[in-house]
Amino acid sequence: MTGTPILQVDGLAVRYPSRGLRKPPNTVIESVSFEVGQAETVALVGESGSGKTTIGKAVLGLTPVSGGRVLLDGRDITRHTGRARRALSADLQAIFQNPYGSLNPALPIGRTLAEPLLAGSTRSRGEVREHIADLLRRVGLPEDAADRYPAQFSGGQRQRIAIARAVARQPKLIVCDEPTSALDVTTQATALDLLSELQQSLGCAYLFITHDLAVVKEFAARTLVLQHGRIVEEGRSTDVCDQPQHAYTRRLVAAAPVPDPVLQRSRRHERLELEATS
Ligand SMILES: Nc1ncnc2c1ncn2[C@@H]1O[C@H](COP(=O)(O)OP(=O)(O)OP(=O)(O)O)[C@@H](O)[C@H]1O
Repeated sequence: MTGTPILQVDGLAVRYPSRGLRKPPNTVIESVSFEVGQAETVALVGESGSGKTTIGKAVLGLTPVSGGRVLLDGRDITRHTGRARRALSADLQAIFQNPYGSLNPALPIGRTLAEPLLAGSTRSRGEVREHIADLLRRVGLPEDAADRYPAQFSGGQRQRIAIARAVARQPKLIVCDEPTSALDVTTQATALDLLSELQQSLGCAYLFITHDLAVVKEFAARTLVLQHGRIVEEGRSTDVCDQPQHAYTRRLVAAAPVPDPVLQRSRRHERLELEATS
């Protein structure tokens, strides 16, 4: 990794209140430290309940942090709330699993995409319209998609819209929480290709939360393995997936489904093969 990491998580701890008055808070994340480099993809994997989403939420300021620090591009954003948090939206974005839930059903797509572009900007409406047309082109949707509503799109198309919204202001980091889990395998491969292409053209980094080790190997340079809120293994994704060191990772790898041929044939995979042979 060269230069200042775009994300530094240092000794992060998150505790949720327990049910019952006398019970101490439930520690869900304990002493988690890691970095994500500029334009790097780092995957966060672990069993259900291991704390992946909680880490993503802590980075995004969606859950209070009990200890440790979160630095974005060298700036301590751990306690940023309200206006200070909103001001980060140009640099820090998110893509979630359910694209339908994350898009306002009452707004045409053009309005949804205009919101981040108009926030704190001096752009004219015409410039914003042109930018939206460009975004829709980039994610492979027709220009007239701007006038349609979320319900008029398929799940894969809706995730493209969510991706377009996330990249609208060219953020430096996008937290992707299971962004392709709700999609069928062909649509999943296309969405991953799109994320890879956007990373190459825009230079954004991804913190990629997933339970799917097949995706990790295809998509992320490095992988962090989370067990009960602690990182138990980290390394290059190929090493973690092919030669897991920790017994927990070995269990995860053994339980992973055989990689789907559609995913493996994705354009990203072909590109990686080309890079490896050139
Ligand atoms: N708001 C909350 N209040 C109390 N406990 C919570 C809250 N959110 C999550 N938890 C608990 O924190 C733990 C970690 O949850 P988290 O959603 O981060 O796990 P995960 O690894 O993302 O799981 P999954 O893969 O199923 O989404 C779980 O035990 C969960 O029950």
